[in-house]
Amino acid sequence: MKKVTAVLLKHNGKLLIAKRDEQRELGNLWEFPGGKIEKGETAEECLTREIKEEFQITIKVEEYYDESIYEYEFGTIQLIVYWASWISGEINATEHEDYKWVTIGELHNFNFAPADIPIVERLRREENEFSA
Ligand SMILES: Nc1nc2c([nH]c(=O)n2[C@H]2C[C@H](O)[C@@H](COP(=O)(O)OP(=O)(O)OP(=O)(O)O)O2)c(=O)[nH]1
Ligand SMILES: [Mg+2]
Repeated sequence: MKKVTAVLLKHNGKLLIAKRDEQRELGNLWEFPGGKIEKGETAEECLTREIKEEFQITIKVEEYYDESIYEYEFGTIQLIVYWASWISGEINATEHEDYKWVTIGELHNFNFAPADIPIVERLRREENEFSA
């Protein structure tokens, strides 16, 4: 099983989501930015590295949120999700087709990768409970 990290990067009450490149697996689907954990790396180190590579910004990884396991045709992934905040730099999306800052309430307008769906649902559920 492949371990993949993903980030809930909070900034001004919104989260960063990104659209996967058409040419790659799960092309054109939206995701929480991140990537595969490399040998000898912690999840936090992986996230900091991936976000630097893919968006050229420095983040601070905060608390663990949740994880999701999904069996794709190309293999099973364990998606490990953390909260984080933006420390420095300006966003330059080097690998994604597009990116957006959205509120939790807007997440349902985007077509997410299957592994992300339980995460999106939990976020939305908690948001609704909080404002109820
Ligand atoms: N980063 C990320 N990957 C996800 C999410 N949901 C999901 O199913 N995946 C899948 C897509 C890929 O099959 C796998 C790894 O993600 P990735 O393509 O970002 O990996 P990476 O940045 O390390 O890039 P590479 O080494 O493949 O070039 O996890 C998600 O929310 N974020
Ligand atoms: Mg990636």
